[in-house]
Amino acid sequence: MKDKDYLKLLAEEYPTISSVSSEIINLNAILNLPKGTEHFLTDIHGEYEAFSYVLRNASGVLKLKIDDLFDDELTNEKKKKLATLLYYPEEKLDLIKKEAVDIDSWYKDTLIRLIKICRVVSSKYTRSRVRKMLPKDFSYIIEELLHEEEERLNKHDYFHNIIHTIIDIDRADEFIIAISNLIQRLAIDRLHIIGDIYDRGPLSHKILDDLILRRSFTDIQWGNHDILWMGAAAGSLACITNVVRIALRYANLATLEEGYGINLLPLATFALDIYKDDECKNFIPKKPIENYYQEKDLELLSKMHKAISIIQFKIEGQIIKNSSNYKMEHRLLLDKIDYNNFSITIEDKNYKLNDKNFPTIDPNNPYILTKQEERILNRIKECFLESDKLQKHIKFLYSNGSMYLKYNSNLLYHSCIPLNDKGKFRKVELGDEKLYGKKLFDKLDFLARMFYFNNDQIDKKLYGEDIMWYLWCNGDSPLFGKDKMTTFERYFIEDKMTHIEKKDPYYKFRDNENVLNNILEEFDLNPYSSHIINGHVPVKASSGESPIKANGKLLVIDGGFSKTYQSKTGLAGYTLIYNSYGIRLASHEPFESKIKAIKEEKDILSTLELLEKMDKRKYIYDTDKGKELEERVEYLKKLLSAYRMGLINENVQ
Ligand SMILES: O=P(O)(O)OC[C@H]1O[C@](O)(COP(=O)(O)O)[C@@H](O)[C@@H]1O
Ligand SMILES: [Mn+2]
Repeated sequence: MKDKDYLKLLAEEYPTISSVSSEIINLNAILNLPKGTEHFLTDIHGEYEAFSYVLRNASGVLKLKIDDLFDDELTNEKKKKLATLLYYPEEKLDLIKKEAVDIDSWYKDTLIRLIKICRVVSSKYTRSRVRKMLPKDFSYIIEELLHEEEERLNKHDYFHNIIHTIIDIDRADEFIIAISNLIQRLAIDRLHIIGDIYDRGPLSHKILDDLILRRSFTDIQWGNHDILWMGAAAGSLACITNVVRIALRYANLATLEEGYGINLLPLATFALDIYKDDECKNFIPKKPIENYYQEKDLELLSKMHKAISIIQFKIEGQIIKNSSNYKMEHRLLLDKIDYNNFSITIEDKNYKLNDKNFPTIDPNNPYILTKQEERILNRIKECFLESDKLQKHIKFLYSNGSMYLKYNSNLLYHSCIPLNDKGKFRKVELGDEKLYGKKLFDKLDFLARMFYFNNDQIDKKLYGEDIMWYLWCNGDSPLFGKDKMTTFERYFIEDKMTHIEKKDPYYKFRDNENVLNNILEEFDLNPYSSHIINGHVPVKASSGESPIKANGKLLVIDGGFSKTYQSKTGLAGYTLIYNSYGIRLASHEPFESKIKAIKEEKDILSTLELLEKMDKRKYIYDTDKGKELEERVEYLKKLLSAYRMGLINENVQ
């Protein structure tokens, strides 16, 4: 667009000299505010309570603010109580009120303290931005209280009067809840989720609900598990069978059944019938939540688990056969089974199977679904397609998510960039192209979007049957980052050598600064000031592994929100926090329960470590957003002089 055309468009928004001038002043003020605080989380895997706790306490940052503000005034115990109130205002209020002696004076002290915290966390925002975030019921009052220092001459009475009235007219509880939520919101300026919201844990759908509430400041870099659900929501049978299998493997049906209303009854009836006398012992769910399921339930889940796994292997086999470009023929295993003596030959080696009961497999046609299997699968597929809530969540993953993100000079992606064994970019065949690095990511991002929004336009000859399933488990997928997914072997072969999934060479080179510099340059980022941030592979902190690679150039922040991984990591997740002073890493201890957090005021934060200190404090003008604003200011200045010179006329009404 020509400059003049653009100025004319701008003139519609700012029709007068005075409106342009105020916007220039406003933007310049914003540019000179300190950079907002970014929080990075990854691999949440359905652990809603832990995730929610981390957001509520802003990864431990709010506790630090309380310490700074009230160190001289409050004992440790009182500071903890205040912190818990701030994180869980509704629940904690109930408890405090039961034991309070002089509730009015407690209200008064607490209101004043919360206002003080709110002042600190809102100081990085313009008044107008804070105003937009204020809870409707109390917007005027909070604004007054934030900007009227109680100590200031003449204002003392005014300030205390407002506080008294809030208590007097019985609005203190609502006020505490409103201001606590506001503080939580203001403490996080930008939330980055580096993938794997779904699977394993119980409440992925609630995480999505929470993220949607925060949609204006949240972005997501898709993880392999998110892609799997996105594929399932688009109707991919391979993705659907994997999703259902993983849910059964972890005895976790809440997301499917309660979250999305997906009915598994047909699968249950089928499995009970087919595996009536089969214990399905390789399919007993992993670590079921204690006392949640009865013995009989688990027996049923094991049968369903086996039934869906066999269906999955059949469907995957069909895709592999129809998509020679995926080069996954080595994953065709059902036809390598000797159904007479129950052994299998993989890469010239023969292994005994630990299972002899495959009633639904026709040895001559092992990849064909039985009529019943086909019927069940189609019914489950309909449920996926028709679940409004699931579709809403997946659309959000598309609108706020991507394969990777460049943000304030950092490069964020879930797993890896495919490399060869020399540490150079590996060229991946995709359609009729050979792509690597950024172009590979961009193309896969495009194909993932087409799969959901425009599937019939994808050329299946070029891109294979199912690009989402490819992204989930192909050896060239940057989201998976391993040579193969040995699901079949893990269920049916005891020899652990067959379970090995070899990691992409990327993982060997991620400590090598030169290799990382190349990656950053490939994505047009300055290698000297940028970082790469990944999740996907749990950092084994308890065995001494550090999340900091290559002198801090790469940060891997999968600290194991997922309960089943906590024995490996010894932790329960990391958050990376990037504010105007530097980059810090928060390590969280296992989150036991919401009740404990509220009643016993148990804080899961274990450490907050400074990884990098900025040479000088960062301001908005140092950020990507700042660059955009500066450009806008330039145009506004041009518009201002065009008005003054009469090149464009003001529209004064
Ligand atoms: O621990 P489980 O349930 O067997 O899952 C193991 C499977 O999950 C994967 O690790 C993928 O999931 P992640 O992205 O969470 O690592 C596969 O590589 C592996 O086959
Ligand atoms: Mn992952």
